[in-house]
Amino acid sequence: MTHIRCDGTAAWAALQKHYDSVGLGFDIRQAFASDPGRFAALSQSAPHVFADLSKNLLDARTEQLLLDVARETGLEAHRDAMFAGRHINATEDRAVLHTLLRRPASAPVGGDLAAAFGDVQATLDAMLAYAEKVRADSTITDVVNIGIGGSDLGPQMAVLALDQFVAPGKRFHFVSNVDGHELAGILRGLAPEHTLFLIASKTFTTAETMANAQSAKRWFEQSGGVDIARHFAALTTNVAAAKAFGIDTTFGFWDWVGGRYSMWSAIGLPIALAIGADGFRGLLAGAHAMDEHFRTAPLAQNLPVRLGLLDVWYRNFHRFTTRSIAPYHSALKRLPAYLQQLEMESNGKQVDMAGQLLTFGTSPVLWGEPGTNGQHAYFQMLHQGTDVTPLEFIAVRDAAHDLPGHHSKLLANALAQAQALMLGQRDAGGHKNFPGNRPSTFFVFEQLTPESLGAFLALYEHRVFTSGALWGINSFDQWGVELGKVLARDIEPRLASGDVAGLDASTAGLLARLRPRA
Ligand SMILES: O=P(O)(O)OC[C@H]1O[C@](O)(CO)[C@@H](O)[C@@H]1O
Repeated sequence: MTHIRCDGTAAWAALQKHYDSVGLGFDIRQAFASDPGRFAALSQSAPHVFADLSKNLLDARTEQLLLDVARETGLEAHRDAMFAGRHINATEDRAVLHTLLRRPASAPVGGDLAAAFGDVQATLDAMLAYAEKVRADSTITDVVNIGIGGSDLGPQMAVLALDQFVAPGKRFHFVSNVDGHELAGILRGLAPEHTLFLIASKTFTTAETMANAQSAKRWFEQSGGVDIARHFAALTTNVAAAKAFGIDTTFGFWDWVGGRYSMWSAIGLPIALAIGADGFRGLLAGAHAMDEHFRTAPLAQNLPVRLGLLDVWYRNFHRFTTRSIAPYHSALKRLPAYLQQLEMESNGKQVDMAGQLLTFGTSPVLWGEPGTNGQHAYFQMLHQGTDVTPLEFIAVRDAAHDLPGHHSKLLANALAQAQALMLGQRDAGGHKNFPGNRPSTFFVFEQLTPESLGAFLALYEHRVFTSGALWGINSFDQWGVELGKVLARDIEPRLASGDVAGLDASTAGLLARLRPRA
């Protein structure tokens, strides 16, 4: 497959010229003053979400040139290759087919993907039937998901986000850290006969998850638990390893589902247990609607593409190094952490598909907290600091509670912050001066539902795909997590033995301080 990197296109050079002449000094306030159609031109609806891009350092010409870059790099062909199941994750020789997990049974696929789609549907049906059975079992009061990274962040984020749809009677716990304080704290409040453990691991080899799973099993047996088959289930591609661990109930998935793209697979079982089979199908349906938008909408009206192009504009021309997420909904508390893995593990790369070192920046640092909390913590820097951080507001029109007055205060704050960042306050002088012209994107959902959450997450996935495709990187591997794992395996026995031979002086000195005292 021929893939041209963004910096090898003719449009890239034109974009640099445009940045030097227009982009660098662009003023959003002037752009609104001179163009009454700006809001309409730079905002759009996509399935379940409305996005306003008009408060960005962006105009029609910039978008045009970015679209030219996208076309020259072959973005559409790359996207189509993903949907068709080509092995676009070349360094692992794998297809990238999380979109197939969201495809409804009513839209079967033929050809090469028919068998995989059949497996997806069969596993989904089995997993949802199991979820309904456990939901109906009132003796199970606590569900503990043991997994890390993609086997934790998506389910944890979604169970919290969809709290208003969670049936009473079950508590959900998420254990990810190898730090025993986390598991021990949760086990303290549990009884084995009322607990279901889900061991979630694509590979079933991840050190943290295996350590937590072993400790959970030991606790279960030592606290009088019987019937592991009923109280443990595994969510994994490695069914043999789950069996060897002693787990019979396994819901599988496939190597073409990346960890950070796996909440749509069996890894989503905690979500199905929390919101039920219909809710889980709603989540998939929302994501599928966004997949179809990404697959079929013309690039100029394709929301994930427009966002991904904006990300390239900001990272490579304005050279912004971070982007902040501000969900104005407390149930979206874990969304920034989820998006961190999605974007930074996907696009935090320094070489292109051919292994050549890049000469431009890739993934920004993603970070954030729910509004209005962030306003009272770090928004000072966003308004008056020396660096510009593009901000993303996420607001939900309808509240799911009936406490009077709260929701309008919340929404007013979101609108006011976006306005203040853009308008600034330039005549106040000194410490009270706000430079303004600080960019933000504003997303609106009508309600926070499984459908709208699914659509929004798929929007982000495809946005990350878009910037990654322009940069010419493989957004679907994660070699950067391996070295630390190898070194930890070498260091762990040294903590017991005290052997520091061959270690650098700093690591040796720290190890000596951290060794358990006799
Ligand atoms: O599901 P697994 O195989 O336990 O992996 C967990 C996580 O670890 C990583 O491989 C990173 O170490 C992630 O990509 C993945 O989501």
